[in-house]
Amino acid sequence: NEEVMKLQKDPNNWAMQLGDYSGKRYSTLDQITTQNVKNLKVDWSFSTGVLRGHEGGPLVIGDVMYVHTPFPNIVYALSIKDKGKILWKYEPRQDPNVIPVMCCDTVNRGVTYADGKIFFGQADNTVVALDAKTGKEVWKAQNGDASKGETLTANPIVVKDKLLVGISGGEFGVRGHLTAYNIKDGKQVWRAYSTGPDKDVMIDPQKTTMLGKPIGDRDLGVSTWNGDEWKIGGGTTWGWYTYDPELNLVYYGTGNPGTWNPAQRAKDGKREGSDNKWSMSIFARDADTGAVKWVFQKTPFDEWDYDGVNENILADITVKGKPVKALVNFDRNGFGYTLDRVTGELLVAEKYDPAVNWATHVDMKTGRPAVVDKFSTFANGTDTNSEGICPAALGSKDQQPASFSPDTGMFYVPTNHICMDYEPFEVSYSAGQPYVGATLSMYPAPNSHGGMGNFIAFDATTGKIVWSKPEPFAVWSGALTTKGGVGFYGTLEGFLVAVDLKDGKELYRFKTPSGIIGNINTFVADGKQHIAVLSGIGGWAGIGLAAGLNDPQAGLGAVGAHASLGQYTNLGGVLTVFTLPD
Ligand SMILES: O=C(O)c1cc(C(=O)O)c2c(n1)C(=O)C(=O)c1cc(C(=O)O)[nH]c1-2
Repeated sequence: NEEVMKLQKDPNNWAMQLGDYSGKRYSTLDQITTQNVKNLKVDWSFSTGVLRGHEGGPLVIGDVMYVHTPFPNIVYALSIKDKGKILWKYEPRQDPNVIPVMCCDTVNRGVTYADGKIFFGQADNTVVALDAKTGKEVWKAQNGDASKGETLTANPIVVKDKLLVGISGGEFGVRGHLTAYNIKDGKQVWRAYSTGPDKDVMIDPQKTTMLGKPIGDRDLGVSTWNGDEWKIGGGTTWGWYTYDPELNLVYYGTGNPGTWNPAQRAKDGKREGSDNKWSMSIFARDADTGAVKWVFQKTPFDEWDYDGVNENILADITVKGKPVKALVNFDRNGFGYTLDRVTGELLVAEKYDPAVNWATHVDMKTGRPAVVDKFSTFANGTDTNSEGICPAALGSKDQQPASFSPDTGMFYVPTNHICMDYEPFEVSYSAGQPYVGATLSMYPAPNSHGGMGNFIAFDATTGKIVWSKPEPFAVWSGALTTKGGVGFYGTLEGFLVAVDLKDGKELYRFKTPSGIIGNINTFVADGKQHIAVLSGIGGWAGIGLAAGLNDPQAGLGAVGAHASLGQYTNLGGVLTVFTLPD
């Protein structure tokens, strides 16, 4: 989209949730430096009036800031020069019955701006376009059905004249898809499924490639499943979307394959032939037609709930002496993947979390992880209990987006450091009911720093961790890097933290009113660089506090891991804006 490209080139704005189409979350602003960041002060703050997990962050377009909330998905337009004066407020009316079918808190990853409109997805699957000036509805579209467990938490992306958005509900047997709507009137243009026959997935087995070669075999989205499981096969698309305007390709990942009990997805009781395609995969699609250019499955036949939806950062880097248009993905499964984003060929796949034990390595020829039997939950051709699996289902990283600094050439990744015990069990499908089929317990990774998070610098050209900064809890907030050499992230206790991108040395720490699972961003107001972040504990990591759960195995097993978080923070919903003193 021409206007979006123009807006994202101007660092005074923060025009997209991930900063720009490439998903780098990098800003060329350099007023805030490693020398002066210690002087940061709160300029103003704003209460959103909602008390659950606040993901994503505010957009800044000129002198207006657009702020969203979790369910009920209120959107505010705030005047920046008036330090948050409300220009308009939009509050949708939604049936609260959607809340129990949201797997991982009532989160929303943010609004999208293009062509004078604000777009977002409501929890109840309504996609809305508002007039950015007035907050009046322009159109609405229905993207799914909450009575079947379908919900919407993702941040849509506008490419040219289309709004692209996915769907949530992998824990309810929802069949994932990516859908394109016309931004003028909300009419559906195409819908591409994650599972099923090639025509539904928009694969041409002669043309679509995998690891650089045509797929060849037909309808793998059906034949790699046990019977009809693909129809309730997950592969939901609730993560982030990035776009390369030169290649006209949009990139995103798909989530877990239906039930967490692998035995029900295995054909003839075997792992071989049961890849459950195309769950856990990165798709590169033509942005106009939806046709798949290439696809890469990271975790075939998932046995651990390692949803493959994390952001795909598009960066031009040099791998083994060769400049490549790369796509870098820090997967839930603990491996950092570097691919050629033109062809989908795999260049590097290395662990970015030292705790990872479920696989020894990724076979560079086949792209398949070498699974360690002891940590399989399907070891004997049947559902098998397994203990001490690292990472936990929360992943080495979950939805919290990483950042790439072209100045240092490094990726800065907010990570988790948590392991789990996994007990799969037989579950039957009933529309709108959980289709989980496993009980999980989670705890800090043993034999390490004792905490559950790390903020790391990672070299995606070699697959090596360059430095690592331990944190007591999972780092569930999106990172920001800046030309000033400063990196930012938030913590579950509620700290905004600034570090030196060179060595990870901490330069600043400020406690905001609630835990941070939002993403840090930066913009210019009144000629001065500002930093903004949403606080509001929740998300899967903070589900215990957000939903008031105490049983360690509640919240799909996540409550136990962060049981002591309540000693450090409390529910909230606050935007905090920082700048340097005059
Ligand atoms: O399978 C799905 O459809 C689905 C949806 C979501 C979501 O929409 O938030 C999450 C997950 N899965 C998931 O596996 C997960 O770890 C997760 C974490 C979070 C979060 O916001 O903290 N959401 C989700």
